[in-house]
Amino acid sequence: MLRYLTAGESHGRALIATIEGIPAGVGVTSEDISEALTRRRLGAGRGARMRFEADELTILTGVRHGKTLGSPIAIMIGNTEWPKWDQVMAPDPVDPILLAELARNAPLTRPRPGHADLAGMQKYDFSESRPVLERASARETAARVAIGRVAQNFLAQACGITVLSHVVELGGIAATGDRFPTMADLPAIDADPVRCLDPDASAAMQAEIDACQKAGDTLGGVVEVIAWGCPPGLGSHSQGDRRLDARLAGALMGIQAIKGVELGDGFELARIRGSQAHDEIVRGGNGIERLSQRSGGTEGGMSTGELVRMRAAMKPIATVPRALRTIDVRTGEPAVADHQRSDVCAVPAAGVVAEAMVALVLAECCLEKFGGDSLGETRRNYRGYLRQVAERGLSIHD
Ligand SMILES: Cc1cc2nc3c(=O)[nH]c(=O)nc-3n(C[C@H](O)[C@H](O)[C@H](O)COP(=O)(O)O)c2cc1C
Ligand SMILES: C=C(O[C@@H]1CC(C(=O)O)=C[C@@H](OP(=O)(O)O)[C@H]1O)C(=O)O
Repeated sequence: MLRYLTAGESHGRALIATIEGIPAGVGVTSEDISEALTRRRLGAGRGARMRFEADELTILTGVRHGKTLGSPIAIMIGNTEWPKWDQVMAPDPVDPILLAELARNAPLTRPRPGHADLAGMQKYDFSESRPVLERASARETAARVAIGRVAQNFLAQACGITVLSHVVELGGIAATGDRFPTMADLPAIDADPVRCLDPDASAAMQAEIDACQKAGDTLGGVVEVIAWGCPPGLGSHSQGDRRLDARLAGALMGIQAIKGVELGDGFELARIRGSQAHDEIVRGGNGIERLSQRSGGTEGGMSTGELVRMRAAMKPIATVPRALRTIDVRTGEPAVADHQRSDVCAVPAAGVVAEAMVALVLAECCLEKFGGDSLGETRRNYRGYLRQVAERGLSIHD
C-alpha cells in the first residue's frame, strides 16, 4: 500500500513530505528531486516570491546511497525566507505586545474571494486569515512534487511508465497541435516560458500574461497530463473508489485552484454520437490496436494500455491586484480584499504539480496490481502479468 502526507505552512520553517510503500532499490537522488522542484518554480506569470525564495532540499530518511530502502521516505524542503518569518510563524508563544503590533500593522481581515480565507476563518474560528492562508497556499505543492518525483522514478524503473504535462490553454488562448507530446518533447516544453508546445499560442499566452499584469488582473488555464506506457488493468471496475479515472480526477482536483478535470475527450464525448465517441478495437500486426484515442486510456475504471490522458482546468489566481470586493470582518463593512503580492498566473507550475499527482496515483495502482518489496520483485511481477496477457493473445501493440 502506498500512502503519503505533507505538512508545513507557506511561510513556515519547512515543508515535510512522507511517502511509505515505495519498494526497496528504486534509484532516487537529491538531484532528481531538486530538478523537479526547480521545474515547479519556473514559468511566466509567477510572482516576486519565486525569485527571492529558494527550496532547500534534504532527504531525511528512507534513501541510502541513491536507492530507496523500502522504509518510509521523509523529505524536508526548507524555506530560505524563514528568518524573516520566525516571529510571525513561531510555534511557541511570542511576545504578546509584538503580536498585537503585527496584527495592527498587517491585519488580514479582508478575506479574498476565491481563496480559502473566509471559509477557513468561519470553520476554524479565526479572526484573521493568516492561520488559514498559510496552509491553503499552494507552496504546499512543492512537497507533493518532491514525493511525486519518487513515484515517477519508481514508475519508470518498475514498469517503464513516464508522465509529462504541457499547457494547452491559458487565459482563453488555446494551443493547437495534431499529436500528443512524448517524453522527447519535454525539454522543449520545459524550455518554453508557459510550457506550451505550440509556439504561436505560447507567444500569445505570454502577451496575455503581460497585459494582465499591467491591468492588475490574474489568469487561469488548462494543463494536459499524459502517461505513456501504462499496462492494461490498472485500477478496477469493481468499486467506484478503485476506478482509475476517479482516482486521477480526485488527485487532480486536490491541487489548489483546479476546478475541472476531464479524462480523454471528456466533455466533448457528451456532445457526439456513440459511433463517433469510442475507440474501436482492431488487431494490428503487433497486437491489439485502437483506431482513436478518445477515452483517455481508461475504460470501466481500468487502464486500457493506451496512453492515459487527462486535462485539468485552473481558475485564475485569487489574489487579484486590482482587488475584489469583500467585507472587513472586524467591522462587517464593505472593503477591498487583502493583497500584498501574488502570481499573475501559475498554470505552467500547476502542470508540474499535476504530473506529480498523476504519478502518485499510478504508482499506487501499480503497487496494488504488481506488489513487491523490492524493485526487482515488482518488475518480475509486472513482466509475468504481461506474459499472461500475451498468452491469451491480448497484448497491446508496442
Ligand atoms: C502553483 C500554484 C501557485 C499559486 N499561486 C497563487 C498566488 O500567488 N496567489 C493566490 O491567491 N493563489 C495562488 N494559487 C491558488 C490558490 O492556492 C488557490 O486559489 C486557493 O487555494 C483556493 O483555491 P481552491 O478554491 O481551489 O481551494 C496558486 C495555486 C497553484 C497550484
Ligand atoms: C510560495 C509559493 O506559491 C505561493 C502560493 C500562493 C497561494 O496563495 O497559493 C501565494 C503566493 O505566496 P504569497 O501570497 O506569500 O506571495 C505564491 O508565491 C510556491 O509555489 O512555492
